[in-house]
Amino acid sequence: MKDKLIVGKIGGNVIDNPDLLNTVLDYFANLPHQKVLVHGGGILATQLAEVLNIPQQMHEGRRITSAKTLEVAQMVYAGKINTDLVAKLHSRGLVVQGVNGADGAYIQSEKRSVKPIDFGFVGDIVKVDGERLARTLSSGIVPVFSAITADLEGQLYNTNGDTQASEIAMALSDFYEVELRYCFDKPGVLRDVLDPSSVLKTLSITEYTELKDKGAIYQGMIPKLDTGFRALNNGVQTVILGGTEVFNPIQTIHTELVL
Ligand SMILES: Nc1ncnc2c1ncn2[C@@H]1O[C@H](COP(=O)(O)OP(=O)(O)O)[C@@H](O)[C@H]1O
Ligand SMILES: CC(=O)N[C@@H](CCC(=O)OP(=O)(O)O)C(=O)O
Repeated sequence: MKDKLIVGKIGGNVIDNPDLLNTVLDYFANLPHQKVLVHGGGILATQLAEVLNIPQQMHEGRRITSAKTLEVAQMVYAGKINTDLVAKLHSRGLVVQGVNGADGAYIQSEKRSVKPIDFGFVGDIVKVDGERLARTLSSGIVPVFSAITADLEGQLYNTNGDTQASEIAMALSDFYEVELRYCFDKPGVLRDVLDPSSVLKTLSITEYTELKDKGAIYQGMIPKLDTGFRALNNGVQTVILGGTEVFNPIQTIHTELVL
């Protein structure tokens, strides 16, 4: 039987809230399984871009990334946020390795095709070296991946954190029983975003499509669900979405994706 592995994803809404972040990292550090953390941090990147007067544009939860915006992404994700998270998890007793761009040769990406929309320096993941990553995990290291990846020519790309978490989870499912857990600022996928008590316990692809068409699921939730269902269809055992509770060993409220 394969060992269980948790691939956790945290984004800007958690990273930007110190209390929420501390709770999440306490739970994550105490999970009694091997684990990988993937992070975004879009809110901070938008704030820095504003200060630097670099206009920002999102499309369905993904950032259109000019050369200048790529520099901002690099500074914020691979610089500030990754080093902060590595230090915070290290202080909680984990042996952590920050992974950015081409580090460790774990991930290879390529420029996203310009059709139907040119996203600029946004990378799509071509390959995750699951075997290499599994070797690192077996030595007790917890990798922490930022949203920056690279191609074989040395070009860096901004890569959506939800996409990255899902591709890593799929690559590791050959070696582990993988649970993919997306942690954000709401207790789960909500039937009504304004009503925190409307968490959907489960969500199928048909229900997702209906809610998206009605406008009840939008923006940053779209990449989470697209990549979550992709993972579930490609070897990942469990995909759950929610607030701090997704890393609480006694999980209560969250949404689980079902086929
Ligand atoms: N049906 C929904 N249920 C919950 N959140 C939703 C829903 N539709 C859209 N959202 C939005 O998705 C956001 C989470 O996605 P995102 O902002 O990308 O999070 P993060 O960057 O922290 O990972 C929520 O804060 C909420 O505004
Ligand atoms: C291409 C793309 O959209 N990249 C994301 C990467 C960061 C991210 O995923 O941040 P959150 O997890 O906080 O949303 C962005 O720049 O916003």
